[in-house]
Amino acid sequence: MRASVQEAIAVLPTPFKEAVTKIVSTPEFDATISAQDFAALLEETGLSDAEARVALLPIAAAYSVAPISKFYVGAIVRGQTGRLYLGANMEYEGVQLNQSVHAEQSAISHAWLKGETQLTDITINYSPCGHCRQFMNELNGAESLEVQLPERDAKLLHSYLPEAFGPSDLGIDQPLLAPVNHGLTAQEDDELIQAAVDATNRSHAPYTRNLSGIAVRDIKGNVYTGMYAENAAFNPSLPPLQVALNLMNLTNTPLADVKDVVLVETANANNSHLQDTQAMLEALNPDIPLGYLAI
Ligand SMILES: O=c1ccn([C@H]2C[C@H](O)[C@@H](CO)O2)c(=O)[nH]1
Ligand SMILES: [Zn+2]
Repeated sequence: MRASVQEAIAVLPTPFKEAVTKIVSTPEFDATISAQDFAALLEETGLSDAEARVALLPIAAAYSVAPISKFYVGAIVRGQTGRLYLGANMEYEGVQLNQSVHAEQSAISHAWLKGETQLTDITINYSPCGHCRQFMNELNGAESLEVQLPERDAKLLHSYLPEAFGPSDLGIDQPLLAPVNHGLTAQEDDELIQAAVDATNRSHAPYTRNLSGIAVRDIKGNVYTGMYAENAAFNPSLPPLQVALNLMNLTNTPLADVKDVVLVETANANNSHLQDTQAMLEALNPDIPLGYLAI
């Protein structure tokens, strides 16, 4: 367990602390909580569903990497399977601020990577910024997504984003998180390239059609993948590298452990992730090799 999570647990009230420790301190803990474990937590503590999610927020925020703002945001989303997924904001020194990942995007992309196709609710320790409200408006089931903040009643996303602009304004009815397989293939044996192609097939790029995925391998040989998540308002879009590095962070793997990376994207699309990916990796460690395949 990382020290920041240990510190967050240490200051939780009892008996919540004991119940949380049982879940979070197991070697298998992967920054998610199953529906079963969460039900047991409610039973043991007598907290309501919303109270328990709010009480868990310091654990999510303990994953934050925010060297610039030192503002630690935590988010917890629940997938339709009932599983809870933690997320936290990530900032990168040495690149533009628009490379940052907000806690809401972290938790949402975490759930997406692990196979959720719709979310029922999101719990956040601060009121979501406009960019995150817009990002959430792109999701499958956005019209029924509930937002829970500390000391507030749950409200639908649309009450935080009235008169919303969204995918339908651009004639797109394909939401983010809905199951998809773009069916792209590459005649390559390499494990990392194939992982990046698989991610590309799950990416969401209805506006640029630049389907894109990434695979990041760490020094122990573990592979983290990321899919590009495009947004109707363009700027809140989440690049594939950020999605993979976020998963790596939630797995407690230091970003200094990145060994090599492969980026796959559509050939001849009207944008490319290559330069931004290179710039981000350069900022992490200029020696990281980046493989590139346009298909
Ligand atoms: O809704 C929000 C607003 C801000 N942040 C993060 C982004 C950045 O890392 C820091 C300061 O804006 O807080 C979030 O994660 N979610
Ligand atoms: Zn935000």
